[in-house]
Amino acid sequence: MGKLFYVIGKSATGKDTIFQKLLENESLALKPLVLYTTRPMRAGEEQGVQYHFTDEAGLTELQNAGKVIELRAYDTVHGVWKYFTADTEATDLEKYNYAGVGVLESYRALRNYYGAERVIPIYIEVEDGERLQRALDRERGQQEPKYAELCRRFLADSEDFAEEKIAEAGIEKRFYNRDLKESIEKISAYIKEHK
Ligand SMILES: Nc1ncnc2c1ncn2[C@@H]1O[C@H](COP(=O)(O)OP(=O)(O)OP(=O)(O)O)[C@@H](O)[C@H]1O
Repeated sequence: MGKLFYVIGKSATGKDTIFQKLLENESLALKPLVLYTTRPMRAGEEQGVQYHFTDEAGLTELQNAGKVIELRAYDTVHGVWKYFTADTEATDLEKYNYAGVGVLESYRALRNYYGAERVIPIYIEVEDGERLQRALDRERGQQEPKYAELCRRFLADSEDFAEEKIAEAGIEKRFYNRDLKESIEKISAYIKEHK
């Protein structure tokens, strides 16, 4: 029986960086949990790599089959784009171990669907001041920095990851992402123990 190691945490805690490093670590043999999206494929993207690209009809079909585990909809300037996790043959938890990345809500949905023994949360933390600095540094490096969005997310994090919500979700173990290399080592050891 495989497990899903699901990396969660507030914005700019290093989730994506950690997720990529875990996938690169061959000794962990983790497959990526690839989300589905209804947004159009961008240049350079590949079907099934960044996302499983689908459309509203594809989503409806999966919903009718009871295969959509969690879904988030974003009202963008191009219309509503949906991102969701679905239980399809692309994810074979019977055979393989997976790594995924997401938010507290999506973790709860996955845990309710697959069961707590199969979905292991990897909760990442960084002190708020340091986290804001990292978010700012990352944004400054973008062609069109979106500082207002950065602030909105930073403030929303306090609510989305309120201590009572973390406790409610049953998250006990936390990883503090100070030194990246050290964090990866600790998380990798934890995954090996829980595989
Ligand atoms: N231990 C670390 N020390 C310093 N910088 C780090 C560390 N870990 C990650 N970073 C940097 O912090 C920034 C945020 O990391 P990353 O994008 O992986 O976070 P995230 O949690 O996926 O963010 P978001 O949810 O906002 O997309 C990146 O620029 C990354 O290079």
